[in-house]
Amino acid sequence: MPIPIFDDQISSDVENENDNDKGTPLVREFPPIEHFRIQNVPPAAYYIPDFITKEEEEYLLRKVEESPQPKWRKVGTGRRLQYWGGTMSKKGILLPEIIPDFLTSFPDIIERIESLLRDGSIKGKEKMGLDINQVLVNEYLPGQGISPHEDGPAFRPLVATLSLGYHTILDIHHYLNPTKPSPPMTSQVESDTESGKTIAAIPLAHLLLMPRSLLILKSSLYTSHLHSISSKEEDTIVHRTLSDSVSEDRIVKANGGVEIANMELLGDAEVIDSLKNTGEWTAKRDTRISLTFRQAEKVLKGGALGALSNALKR
Ligand SMILES: O=C(O)CCC(=O)C(=O)O
Ligand SMILES: [Fe+2]
Repeated sequence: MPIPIFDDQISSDVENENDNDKGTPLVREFPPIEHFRIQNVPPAAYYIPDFITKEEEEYLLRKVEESPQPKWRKVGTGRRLQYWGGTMSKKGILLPEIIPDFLTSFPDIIERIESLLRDGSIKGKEKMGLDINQVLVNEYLPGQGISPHEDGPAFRPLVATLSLGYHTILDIHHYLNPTKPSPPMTSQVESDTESGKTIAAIPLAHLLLMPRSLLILKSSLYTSHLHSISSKEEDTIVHRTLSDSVSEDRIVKANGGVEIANMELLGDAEVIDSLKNTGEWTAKRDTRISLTFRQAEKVLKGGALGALSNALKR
């Protein structure tokens, strides 16, 4: 059911955000996080379809677009990004800033992510809690991507990415370990990273990220793997076993198509039907905005207070 609170009048009236006349936000119940675990990838990744509603998606897209121009930065390849919650010093310390209300209270995306993780913590086991203090916004136009990288040790190895606007495919890569035999799929060498480690030529897994979904990467998938998005204008996915009526020949012809690891969790009727009927699904990319929620481990002391007093002075 749509949340009846995101009309123009309300969203432009930022000062009154805590007033009751906005209606009561819908409390969404999610099954325990284990339900969303992606199988057959290193531990651990979780894919939650429809984590937000269409109305929330439109509202967030508008807020990102309306951000003051200086908030946008451009990286070498032309991709634009924004940081909310502060930027990192050269020494990997967060110089904190206040995170805007459209991510904290209206809608309460941060609390929703934190509570999903909190509720998923298994007693006596590794803590799943996250205290989100930075949100990275990436904008991808068709044909733009991000090359294989690690997000690095400055953050807790538990990050959540919300996709808005259009789909993309995130590739997971692993390093070739010279002391261990490579899996059969890693016979070619792609590139050497700054650390001198070599990345396997073929991604370990492909994850289809649909708009409004949340992807959580954790533990070794964060700390010892890389991720990337290829610079494409169109994606094709294939599935070999979903429908017996589609011949192997036909599927092989779906040029450049990839099999995705989060197929079982997609929950998208259009994609599943297409895979069942034709063995493939192809879609053009359009502008995708991603919001990556994470926790910098080190935060400049007194920084948040400073940021608050600055905000009050404005
Ligand atoms: O857009 C995404 O889904 C991933 C973004 C990312 O990996 C990054 O900015 O470090
Ligand atoms: Fe990343």
